[in-house]
Parts: sequence; C-alpha cells; structure tokens
Amino acid sequence: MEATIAAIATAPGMGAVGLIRVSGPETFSRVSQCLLGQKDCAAFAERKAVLTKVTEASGEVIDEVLITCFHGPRSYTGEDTAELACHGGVLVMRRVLQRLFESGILPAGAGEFSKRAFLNGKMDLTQAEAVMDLISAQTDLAMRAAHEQLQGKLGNQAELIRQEVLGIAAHVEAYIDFPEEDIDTDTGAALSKRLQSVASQISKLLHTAEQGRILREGVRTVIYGSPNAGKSSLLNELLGFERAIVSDIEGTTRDTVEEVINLQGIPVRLIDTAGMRETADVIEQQGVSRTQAQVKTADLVLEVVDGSQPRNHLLTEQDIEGRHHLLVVNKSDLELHADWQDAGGVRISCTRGDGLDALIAKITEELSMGAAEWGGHAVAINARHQACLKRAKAALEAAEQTLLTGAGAEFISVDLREAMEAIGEIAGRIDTEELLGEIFSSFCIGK
Ligand SMILES: Nc1nc2c(c(=O)[nH]1)N(C=O)[C@@H](CNc1ccc(C(=O)N[C@@H](CCC(=O)O)C(=O)O)cc1)CN2
Ligand SMILES: Nc1nc2c(ncn2[C@@H]2O[C@H](COP(=O)(O)OP(=O)(O)OP(=O)(O)O)[C@@H](O)[C@H]2O)c(=O)[nH]1
Ligand SMILES: [Mg+2]
Repeated sequence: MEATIAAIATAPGMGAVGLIRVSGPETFSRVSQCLLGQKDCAAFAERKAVLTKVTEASGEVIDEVLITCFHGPRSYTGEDTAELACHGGVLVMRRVLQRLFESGILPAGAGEFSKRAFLNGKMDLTQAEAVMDLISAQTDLAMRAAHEQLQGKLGNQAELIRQEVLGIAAHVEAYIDFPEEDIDTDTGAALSKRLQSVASQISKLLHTAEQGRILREGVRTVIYGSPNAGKSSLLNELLGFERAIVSDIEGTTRDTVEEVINLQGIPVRLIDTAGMRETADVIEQQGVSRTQAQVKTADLVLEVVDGSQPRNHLLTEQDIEGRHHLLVVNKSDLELHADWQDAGGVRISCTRGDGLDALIAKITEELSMGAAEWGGHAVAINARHQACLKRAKAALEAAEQTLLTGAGAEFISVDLREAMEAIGEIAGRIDTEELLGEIFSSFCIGK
C-alpha cells in the first residue's frame, strides 16, 4: 500500500491562509483523528470546504481550518486527498503538519504529489514537468508555453508520432513472418517516405529546444568589462532598482550577481561580473576567473566599456565565438575618447539613463526576439525531451539506412522499436524507478 503523505503546498513563510495537502489511502482515517471530536471527514461532502478544528492528541485546539476532501480517483493525485486551509502563520502550519505526522502520515518528498498523479494516470510526464515549468515561469511567454504543455499538447504530439512509427513497424514486421519475401521496391519507397515524414516532425520539435531552454532558464546575458566601466550600474538600470553595489573603487563587484528581467516576454538572465584586470587580491582573482567562466557559457555578452577612457583589453573573436555580442560604450555624458570614435556599439549613460531604450532594442534585435517563432504558443521542449527525440531520430535514420541496403525486415524492426521506445519516454512510457526519481526530485516539496 502507498504511504499517506502530507506537505505544505503554499510558499514558505507568513500568509493569510496556508494550504496543507494530504494524499494516500489512509488520508481520511488519519486526518479524522486530528479533528475536533475526531469527526469523520470521509463523510464530509466531497470537494466542499468544511469548517472544523485541528486539535492536539490531548484535545487542545491548534487551529480552525477549512478542510476539503477529494475522494480518489477524482483528485489531483488520483488518491484520496484532503486539503487543510489553515491560518498562514509559520508556527501554526508547522504544528498542524506535525500533528498530521503524529497521526501516522509521512512527509511528502519533492514532487511526490505530481509523481503520484503521473503514476495514477492523471497526467503524462510532459504534463507533470509542465506543472513545475508553470510554477517557475518568469514571463508571460514562458507561462503560456508551460500552459500548452500542461494541456497535453506535447504529450499528444509525441503519442501521434509514436503511433505512426508503430504503424510502419507493423508493416515491416509483417515481412518477418515470410522470410522468403523481400520488401519490394514500391513498398520500400513508400515506407522510406513515411519514415522521412516522421523524422521531419521530430526535427520540428527539436528546433524548439533552444526556445524551450531560454523560456525555462532565460537568455544567459553576461555583463563583461574592465573595473569601473559601469557594469553594475547597467545591471541596476536594466533592473530598475539598486541590486548591485556601485562605487568608484575598482574591483567593487567580486562575485557574480544574477537577476532575471523580462524583455518582450523573453526572460533575460542578467549576470553582472567582477571587472577584468590583473590583480594580487586572491578573492578578486577568484571573481575574475568566475567572469571568464561565465563568458564561456553565455548566450549574449554585453561588453561594457568606459567611453571616456582609452581602449584596453577587450574580448577576442575567440572568446565570443558562437555567442551573441554587443559593445556597450558607457558614460556618454563624458567626452568620448578618440579610441571609441569608430568603434560602433551602443552609447549609453547609466548616470543619465540615456540610450537604454536603444540598448534594449539592440538586444531584442540581436536575439531576433521579435521573430514570429516567439509569438506562436507552440510547445517548447526541455533537455530531457530533446535527448529522447535525438535518440528517436537517429534510430529512424538507421531504419531508413537499413531499408535502403535491402537488409531483412527484422533489422529494420529493431531500429523502429528503439525509436518507439525513445518517443514513448517523452510522455513517460518508462518503468525505470530511477529515472522517475531523478525527474521528480527537482520539484518542490508539496507539488
Ligand atoms: N486547492 C487546490 N488548488 C489547486 C490545485 C490543488 O491541488 N489544490 N492544483 C494542483 O496542481 C491546481 C489545479 N489542478 C488540479 C487538477 C485536477 C484536480 C482534480 O481534482 N481532478 C479530478 C477531478 C476533475 C474534475 O472535477 O473535473 C480528476 O482528475 O479526476 C484538482 C486540481 C491549481 N490549484
Ligand atoms: N559619468 C558617469 N559615471 C558613471 C556612469 N556609469 C557608471 N558610472 C560611475 O562609474 C563608477 C563605476 O561604476 P560601477 O557600475 O560600479 O562599475 P563596474 O563596472 O561594476 O565596476 P567593478 O564592479 O569594479 O568591476 C561609479 O562611480 C559610477 O557611478 C556613467 O554613465 N557616467
Ligand atoms: Mg560592479
């Protein structure tokens, strides 16, 4: 029998109301023990909030709560579930939860409610992942993509593709029973066409991987430059509040400072870094090596320079290879040094707030964020989906290759089965406990 589990479902900290969720076969019997007069909550009207009290084993009242009972399978997890809406004090919630544990209910692990919803067929794996994406979405676009996925769009697409491969496999396998018969050229050509069509559908999904990563994690934008160039000032200007310390002392920023802003619906993760220079200070040295590491993983590098000062070591072509790059010439309120006369880039002044709109427009343009692809509410896959789809695509290509060489149907069939398995994993047609554990452990407790 599954354990009965409980966790606080609302954000940690003080709130007007806080929700505790309980799920599992013993939900009603255990929760009833904790209610005033040990009222049998299994008899409460289903899915209706009922006002009652939670008491200590001694009978002392802990809190007045609204409790809602969902009888499995009609619940989020598919199991019997109770929701206790308590007064949202940190101590109150903790005591109610503690009381539930004393009655024999166990603490829920990270993502355990959603994992149970998945195991009970309430949602597929892409939908369970979408729950987490939705919670962590930082912009409208990210939220919409997560919503589409939660509605089952990706899971359905994957299932359609799997069905198509299954159809092809069935056709191919019909030949296995008749070893004297080869796949004739006409059939071969038709099968090959179908394989290509499936492969192109997979490619389309694979093309959304970059968009998916950006919607989930943001465009990694590293603010780079010499000390005092005004990197932290730029971060603060773009954020609209004083996040990082700004001073005229070189080497003010040592550790990286990260914040996400919303540019036309795209989350942009700004990373302010320690200014680049030779330094004897061991802590600053560490900061500088962090800066170098950040540039290596950046999507976009904003290279900030002090326009009133001569040019000194800038990023090389090699440093920025494969990344977007913009030169930002700061301090336009001061006289421009001749070195920057023909340097191009965007001129701004953080102290005056000049040129920031132009800079934002330039960033948007650089990332082609205005492009139509961001407008459509298409699903955008995550790294796990991407790995499955790549495997599937490779297997389909192998199948087509085998078909071309005229090898036996059983060889093609092996490749097609591999493709089906890989596609099936997207929606969670897997039975490895280990993999599920890995996916759900990244969720938050109470989800
Ligand atoms: N109070 C509360 N609010 C919440 C949640 C929750 O668990 N509790 N959710 C948690 O993420 C989200 C809503 N998701 C839910 C999805 C399905 C069911 C559910 O009871 N499904 C049943 C009945 C369906 C129906 O009545 O049409 C089912 O699928 O059989 C509940 C919540 C957001 N708001
Ligand atoms: N005149 C002028 N001064 C600026 C401008 N932007 C920043 N400053 C000043 O330049 C100095 C350095 O700014 P910071 O933003 O701390 O520079 P930083 O690049 O983060 O420096 P480190 O953290 O040391 O690498 C501060 O005194 C700022 O007030 C600007 O547009 N014009
Ligand atoms: Mg700084």
